[in-house]
Amino acid sequence: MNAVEISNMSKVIKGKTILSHINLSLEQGEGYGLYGHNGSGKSMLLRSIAGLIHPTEGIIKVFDKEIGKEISFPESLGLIIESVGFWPYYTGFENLKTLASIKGLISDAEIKHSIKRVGLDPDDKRTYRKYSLGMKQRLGIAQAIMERPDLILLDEPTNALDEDGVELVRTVVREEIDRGATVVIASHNKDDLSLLCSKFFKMNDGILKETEGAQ
Ligand SMILES: Nc1ncnc2c1ncn2[C@@H]1O[C@H](COP(=O)(O)OP(=O)(O)OP(=O)(O)O)[C@@H](O)[C@H]1O
Repeated sequence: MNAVEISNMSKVIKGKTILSHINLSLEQGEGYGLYGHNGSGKSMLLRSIAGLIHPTEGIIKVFDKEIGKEISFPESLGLIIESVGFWPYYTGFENLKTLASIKGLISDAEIKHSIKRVGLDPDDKRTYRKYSLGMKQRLGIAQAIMERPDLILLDEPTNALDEDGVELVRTVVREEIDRGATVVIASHNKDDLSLLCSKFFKMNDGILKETEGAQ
């Protein structure tokens, strides 16, 4: 079974074709790189797979279940998309604990372990609003991986990070792929893509093409 199977999927918003006849198969346990110019449709593709927007036509299946029909969104999903909703007056740990309590799959120790994996201190008493941009980004990654999801969608995961942060996140993503997760990374950072991904796709005005590398 593939992790993701997209057939002839298009998205039209106000008469404008944002995604055009996308066909895509993603195998389990692989890293996929998605690149293309600003506004080409990369985030929209990730949002569609996550069930956050619904296609105008076509079908998206995640682990054989159709999004919008059999399920509203993927059952086992880690997601980083701009503007992650964290609570400003909670600490990092309190934020992740609140989110983890929705599913109740993981313990406090596992939440703390995820926070440590991205180089943050789980006992840091500062609230989220006092976090720097890079710390916020790291917490987002900790949240995306904490429940060991089968599918991880990362939109510009190393955007705001310093060199150490980039290294840490690359290590974490590599470990997640090795664990068997399917990871899709949308990025303008060609190194992130070529170091972490085995297959590459270029988005050009809503049209997706597989390419040899991340040119
Ligand atoms: N909520 C929205 N309503 C209408 N159009 C939108 C909306 N969000 C994005 N778009 C349009 O969809 C197209 C694709 O945008 P998208 O954010 O997917 O691009 P991207 O490839 O991720 O760009 P970037 O590299 O800048 O992140 C753009 O033309 C954008 O203007």
